[in-house]
Amino acid sequence: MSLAGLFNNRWPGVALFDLDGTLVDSAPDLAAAVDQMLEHLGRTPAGLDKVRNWVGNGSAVLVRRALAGRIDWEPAEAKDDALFNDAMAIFYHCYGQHNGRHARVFDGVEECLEHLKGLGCRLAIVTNKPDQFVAPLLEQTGLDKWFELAVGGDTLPVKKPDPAPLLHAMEKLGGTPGTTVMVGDSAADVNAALAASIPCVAVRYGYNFGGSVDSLGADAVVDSLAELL
Ligand SMILES: O=C(O)COP(=O)(O)O
Ligand SMILES: [Mg+2]
Repeated sequence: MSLAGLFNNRWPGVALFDLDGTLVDSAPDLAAAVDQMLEHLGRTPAGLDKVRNWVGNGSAVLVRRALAGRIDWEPAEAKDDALFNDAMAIFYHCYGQHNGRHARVFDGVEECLEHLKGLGCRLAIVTNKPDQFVAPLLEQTGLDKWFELAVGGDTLPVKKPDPAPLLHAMEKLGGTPGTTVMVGDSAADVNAALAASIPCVAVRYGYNFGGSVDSLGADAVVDSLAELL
């Protein structure tokens, strides 16, 4: 499906983009920070392949997964608040140093953003990444020039898969569900879009817990954002 189809040919529209795993391959920097945090706590580093699959539900969940050593940490394991608080503080400190260092923009992203801008679209980021890391990463990768708004993981009291961050960005940019599209890489993105009644494109190359995005219920699934042009 083309973007024009998703927008019902009603231009200009609003396009909302997830950040990690959709626009930017940030997993190497996140993994470096997670591993430094684990080593600091006397734990074994997790490595890039594991950490990549733990990204997408915000930093607190990433740190919980890292402390548990697996994706499906049990709420019962979330009792040790002192350890968790230490781990969060160390992770924030380390990620602040690594953020943007090895991150690279995925192929097809710049072409897609340029095309949408040319059509008069208004563009926003809607990410679960903590607010303080969003602007530095956008600047570092040169993506900041395309976006007039960024909603981060703590802009609102709730994160994706709650629909509120998408609706907030959509309303700020004057969109309606019929003239807005969400583009993301994970179940959190697709479920937020479904709950907001906003059409959704999912990318296959991102961080969807190692699973397939084809069965999440997105309106279109692509291997590159260039496919949408
Ligand atoms: O920090 C995260 O969990 C990643 O955020 P995003 O995939 O929503 O951009
Ligand atoms: Mg993502």
